Amino acid sequence: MLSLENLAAARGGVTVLRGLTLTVGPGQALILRGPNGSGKTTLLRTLAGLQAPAEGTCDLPPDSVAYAAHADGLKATLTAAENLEFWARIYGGPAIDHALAALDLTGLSRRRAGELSAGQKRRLGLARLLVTGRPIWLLDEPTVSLDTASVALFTSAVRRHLAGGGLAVIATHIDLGLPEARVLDLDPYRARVIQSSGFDEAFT
Ligand SMILES: Nc1ncnc2c1ncn2[C@@H]1O[C@H](COP(=O)(O)OP(=O)(O)OP(=O)(O)O)[C@@H](O)[C@H]1O
Repeated sequence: MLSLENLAAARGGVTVLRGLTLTVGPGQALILRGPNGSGKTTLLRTLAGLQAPAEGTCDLPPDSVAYAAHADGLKATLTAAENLEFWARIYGGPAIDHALAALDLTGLSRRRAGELSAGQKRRLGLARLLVTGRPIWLLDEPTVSLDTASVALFTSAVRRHLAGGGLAVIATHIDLGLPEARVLDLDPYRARVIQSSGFDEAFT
């Protein structure tokens, strides 16, 4: 169970979101929506424990989170299989074969991560989630670089995770084909209006 009570989250010392109260239970997915700069990444970083809430509380079971940020977190000189084995050992998670198969990477398992295409790298970064054994997935724009078939593979993996009692919070701008997910528009929770000037935004 993930539970937020009157949560405010800040970035660069500026409060971005305020007043978030919600729970996400086992088997549920929450999709975060909002325009660029609305605070989706800031919220996910707070849920992941990378930064403290500016106000309120954020309760998650200890050692329950697998966080997939914008970067894939791959070791370029290791093969796809070696990358997953590395993460499986770190997390003490399950064997990697099912993760490779789930993201259609079995045929690429011996290729170095640095020699994969952008979409293949992204699939490998997502396969990492499956070897963590962690019940709470926090995913920031997970489908960037994925083609339609790969998005469907990813959605299936999320669905199996939910069916197994996991939960997921996913920031995305696209339709994942996951109609059972709850959608949270962050716009009403924005703590201040970001001016549209590129200069201001870049240095906020
Ligand atoms: N490292 C940083 N230091 C200071 N401010 C930041 C930093 N990163 C982002 N911000 C600012 O925090 C606000 C929220 O950004 P955030 O990345 O959470 O938005 P987002 O909804 O994830 O956007 P996007 O859809 O573009 O990924 C923005 O105004 C942004 O400019």
